[in-house]
Amino acid sequence: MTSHEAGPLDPGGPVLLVGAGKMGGALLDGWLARGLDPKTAFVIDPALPDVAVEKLERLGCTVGPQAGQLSNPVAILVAVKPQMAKAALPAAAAFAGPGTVIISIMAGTTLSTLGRGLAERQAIVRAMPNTPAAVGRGVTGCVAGAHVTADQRALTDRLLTAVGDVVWVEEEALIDAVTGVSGSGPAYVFLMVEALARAGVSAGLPADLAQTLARKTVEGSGVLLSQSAEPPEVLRKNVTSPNGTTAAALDVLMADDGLAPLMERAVAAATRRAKELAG
Ligand SMILES: NC(=O)C1=CN([C@@H]2O[C@H](COP(=O)(O)OP(=O)(O)OC[C@H]3O[C@@H](n4cnc5c(N)ncnc54)[C@H](O)[C@@H]3O)[C@@H](O)[C@H]2O)C=CC1
Ligand SMILES: O=C(O)[C@@H]1CCC=N1
Repeated sequence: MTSHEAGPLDPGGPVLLVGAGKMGGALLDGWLARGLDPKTAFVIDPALPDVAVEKLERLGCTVGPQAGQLSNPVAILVAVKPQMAKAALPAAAAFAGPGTVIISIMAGTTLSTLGRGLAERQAIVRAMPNTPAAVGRGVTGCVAGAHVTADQRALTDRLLTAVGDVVWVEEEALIDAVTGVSGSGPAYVFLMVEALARAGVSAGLPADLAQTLARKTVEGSGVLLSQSAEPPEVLRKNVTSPNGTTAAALDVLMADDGLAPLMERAVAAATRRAKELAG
């Protein structure tokens, strides 16, 4: 796993983002926060609200570049919905040069599908980040296509470690499982906060207090997990007094029909859906 380097982010040339929604926008924010020169940041997103366009332009980024304004970007990051890939890839192809690495974060969309809309020997990386990238705490799984050079792999690493940690896999099919675990994973955690709060209300707490307790518990546990050298199993056992309250709850959560089989089914469903999105 690689984590970010010290010093401002310098990809060594212009970078084009195609699709600046939730995930693309989080990556761009992360790059700018890590010191990317806004003059080297270009964005294509026909549906970006005026206020977002104005904000980016005020910072010095170029939104909707014309043909003469951008040539040979070092990287193009494609962050549109998989269903929009056909509509968005021609713009990426039009701006890509022989030295450009195309980084796609579209769930399910395979290297082979991506390759169909691009030059024959175009370097392509398939990546799967997650929304904690918005606060610099994302984790991204990547696989490199056949034409990616070592320098392009290092550049991809630099762009993605700007918003968190990066892991590389050698087998493309594993990216679907990465999607099921960490790409979609933040939603599972947020759902747990919602469910914990609701359970608190059922146990008699006022709704806003239950919400605060559930939220702070997950926030604090995340920070503890990130700062502790202990595995989650030990951190769990640290909470669990013999025959105490946690043990009573864990008897439910760790039963044969508890959290583990539920999570297994959830991750399998997400992984399966990623494969379906491949078309
Ligand atoms: N939201 C998440 O947690 C994650 C999303 N992804 C992937 O990121 C991609 C984007 O997802 P979100 O950011 O959630 O969606 P989103 O809907 O927030 O963003 C997509 C953006 O693409 C723009 N767009 C649509 N057509 C376009 C075109 N032809 N050219 C340029 N831009 C165009 C839209 O205006 C929108 O701003 C998806 O493929 C998804 O699989 C990957 C990891 C995590
Ligand atoms: O739900 C989705 O399809 C995307 C991919 C991972 C997170 N969001």
